[in-house]
Amino acid sequence: MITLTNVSKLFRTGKGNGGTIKAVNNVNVDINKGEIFGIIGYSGAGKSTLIRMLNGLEAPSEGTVVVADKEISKIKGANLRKARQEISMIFQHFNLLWSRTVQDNISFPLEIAGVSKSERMKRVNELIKLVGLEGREKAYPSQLSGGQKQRVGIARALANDPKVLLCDEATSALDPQTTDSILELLVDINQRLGLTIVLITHEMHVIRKICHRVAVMENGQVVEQGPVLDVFRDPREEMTKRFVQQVTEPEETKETMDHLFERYPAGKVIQLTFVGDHAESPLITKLVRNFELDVNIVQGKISQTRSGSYGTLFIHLDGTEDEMLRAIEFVKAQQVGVEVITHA
Ligand SMILES: Nc1ncnc2c1ncn2[C@@H]1O[C@H](COP(=O)(O)OP(=O)(O)OP(=O)(O)O)[C@@H](O)[C@H]1O
Repeated sequence: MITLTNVSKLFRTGKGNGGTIKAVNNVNVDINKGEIFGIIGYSGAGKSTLIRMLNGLEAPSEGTVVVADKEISKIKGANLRKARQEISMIFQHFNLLWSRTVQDNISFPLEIAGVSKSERMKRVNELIKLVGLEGREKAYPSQLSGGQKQRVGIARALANDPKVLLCDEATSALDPQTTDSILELLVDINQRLGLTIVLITHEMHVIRKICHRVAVMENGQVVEQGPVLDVFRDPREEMTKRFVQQVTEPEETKETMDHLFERYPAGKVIQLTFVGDHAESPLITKLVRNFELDVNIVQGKISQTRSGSYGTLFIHLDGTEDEMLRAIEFVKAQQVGVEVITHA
């Protein structure tokens, strides 16, 4: 549905580096029809620039951008406007028209597309139901909660039956509970309408909860990409590891580890990672039964992704060096990830 080939974007800054900055640097990404694809990165990584190239708001300096069989990076004028009807967008701060009611906000893109009044009313009612805003048709944006405003944004974005929905930090202004309800709505829309969704975010929680695949951006480049569960199981880049830790490790892990190294200077602290069925295997029982070791459970967490569960468990082992190494080999053979944590 979407193919980015060798896409780069340079901006003129008038300062250093020959007066340019490479906001996006040689990105190659393929997004399938019906997929929810997440792009994660910290501020300045190039996410906004990348997503703006998907709907032609920004033209690439190099490379090609193809969305729904159209080369967005080449078409202009009326053809670009037509192509944009198939690529909708929702925003962090909703971008609603404050002087229009909910129903008039949703109706706005239909008016621009020249749809008749009776057709508009019919479509608006369907969309109001789809996003769960029945009863709020006549309210103004200022009378709505953040979650309701985003529902209006979503309904408006869906008005012209787009093939692709772009989400620019769509939940970043919302509290955790409202974030989850909007993410559930996006999954529902994706499943019901078969809509392809591309979202940019700095929160791994969003990726974990709804995305099929993820690309990690750093300094304009995609440094890693793959199915969400694979990236959780085996993050390769430092940047990816930091994002994965956002959801897999309790915040106080480092503090706990420091305390542990002080309290038990002997032995090893080990991080185990379990994916899918292995999350349920009685591994600790086997370790205690089969090895001459003391095993302490330090802390653990299981997270759900769209394609299965993912768990991390920190344990402390104490015994002879040989026995600990044997135990580590045993754990590896059970298809459980093992990392020996060293004192920083
Ligand atoms: N129009 C512009 N002119 C000059 N530089 C720009 C322009 N737009 C973006 N940049 C620069 O390009 C880099 C990438 O910015 P971009 O907004 O794409 O990153 P981001 O990952 O979306 O970050 P954020 O979440 O903070 O928006 C930054 O260094 C930014 O300053």
